[in-house]
Amino acid sequence: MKLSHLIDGEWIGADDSFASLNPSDTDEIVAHCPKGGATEVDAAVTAARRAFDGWSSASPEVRSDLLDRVAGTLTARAADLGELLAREEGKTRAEATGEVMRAARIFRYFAGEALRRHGRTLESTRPGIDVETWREALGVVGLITPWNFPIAIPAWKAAPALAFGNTVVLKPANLTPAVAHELARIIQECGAPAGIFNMVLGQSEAGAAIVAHPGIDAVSFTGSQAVGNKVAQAAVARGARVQLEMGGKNPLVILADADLERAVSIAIDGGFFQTGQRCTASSRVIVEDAIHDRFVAALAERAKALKVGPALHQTTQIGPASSQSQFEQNLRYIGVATAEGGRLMTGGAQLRLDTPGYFMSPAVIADTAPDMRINNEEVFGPVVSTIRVKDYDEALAVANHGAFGLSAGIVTTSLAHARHFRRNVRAGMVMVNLPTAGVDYHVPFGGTRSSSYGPREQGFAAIEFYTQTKTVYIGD
Ligand SMILES: NC(=O)C1=CN([C@@H]2O[C@H](COP(=O)(O)OP(=O)(O)OC[C@H]3O[C@@H](n4cnc5c(N)ncnc54)[C@H](OP(=O)(O)O)[C@@H]3O)[C@@H](O)[C@H]2O)C=CC1
Ligand SMILES: O=C(O)CCC(=O)C(=O)O
Repeated sequence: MKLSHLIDGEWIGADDSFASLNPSDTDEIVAHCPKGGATEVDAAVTAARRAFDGWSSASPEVRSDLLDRVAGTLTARAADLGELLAREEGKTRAEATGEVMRAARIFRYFAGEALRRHGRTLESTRPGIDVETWREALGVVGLITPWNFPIAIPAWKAAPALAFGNTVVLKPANLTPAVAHELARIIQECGAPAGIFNMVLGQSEAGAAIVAHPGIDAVSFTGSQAVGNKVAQAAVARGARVQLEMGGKNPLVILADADLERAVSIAIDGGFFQTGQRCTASSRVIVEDAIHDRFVAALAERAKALKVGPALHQTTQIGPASSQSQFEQNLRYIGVATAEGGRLMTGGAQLRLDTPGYFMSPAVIADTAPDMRINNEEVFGPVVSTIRVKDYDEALAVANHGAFGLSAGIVTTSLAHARHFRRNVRAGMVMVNLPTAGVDYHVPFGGTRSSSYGPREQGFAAIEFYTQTKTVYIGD
């Protein structure tokens, strides 16, 4: 598959290219991708700026209809796009098809949002005057997206951007460009006017060029904390609006009153599904003393039984890491955790299967302490650490430890503890008797502290980032 940039409604290829590989079989090239940079970004921003007036003043019905057609096409193509996504990113076919459907539902949701009235009419404090607030499009928005949700994340940024009248320049992750390319093709084939949705493929230079371009009014970024910090500094320095979604070290608290089987299933789902490559993954499991030994033994047994394999194999439950560097990072953290005194209960080893891929057995590391690196740094792989605590109060204190604050979960049958946790845990999202990962698309998504910056993404919150408020006073 040979990919091109999409700029001003035209597909623009280039000789300078790199390959995206299948992480389940690295002998297979999934796509050849052009390496865009400042020149392509400048052309895309120019096109997006030219298209802005027409798109932002188009009838909301025009915008809604486009998004609705995109939703319909994604739904119709869920199986083949899911297969491509699984080949390129490495998640299982079921996970990948589910992600395409999630992207479809996001477009459908924002097709509705485009039609809704978002402004307000108020009485003025002065007699004879009306006051209104309007929600206006910002202009050209730059979207920089990661590889772990290569269609859902571009969808949850692009759909609200377009719904509210902005024009877009997308830079998808270089590991997973083919899936983003298909999304761009669908948006174009569904009748997007030239220039409203542009995509520049490439590596970090393309992302940096978006952040630096004076024609980009706002940047929405999802990825690592290190890059997110750079993006924020560069965007804020030139007065651009910025939104960051970064990592997590999400705590899952297991109290002694929890049903053991249920608690283990929740930890397995949140910690290992999608190969642990979710910013919401339940990577720190905090276990009350009275259930600790039984829980950790059962978790290790279930983790050991998970079937690791190529993404498209029928029986695979856990696919490969998405890249060599992610794979090496996973293995490196096993070494870090055991050197710090963690006890490797299972997994953490490279698996050599029939195809060359980045396969690792899911790891459970017990007897870790809150201050260890394994409990403070995001691994982003199938690696779960456990921490023993004496009671609920200590569990909450440990859950609140560290710099991240994205998602936090508790498994308990105690209503009092669930209610207390919901109120007092320092996280943007709280899950009671659910894994920390796996969220809805119609509600806000985001975290506190080092996990996020700027307004929340998704659902009814997305309007905060993708519009600005104008207040209008009308006298007699
Ligand atoms: N919160 C989340 O959902 C995610 C968190 N991560 C975390 O990040 C770690 C590393 O993953 P990685 O893919 O390297 O994440 P990055 O933060 O490097 O990449 C995220 C996006 O930013 C782009 N980018 C890279 N450098 C720059 C730059 N200087 N300016 C602007 N954009 C840039 C990337 O492009 P390109 O791909 O071309 O380099 C990609 O599109 C993971 O191990 C995990 O811990 C990763 C992905 C998602
Ligand atoms: O848990 C989810 O459903 C979403 C996770 C996510 O957005 C991410 O990992 O980037």
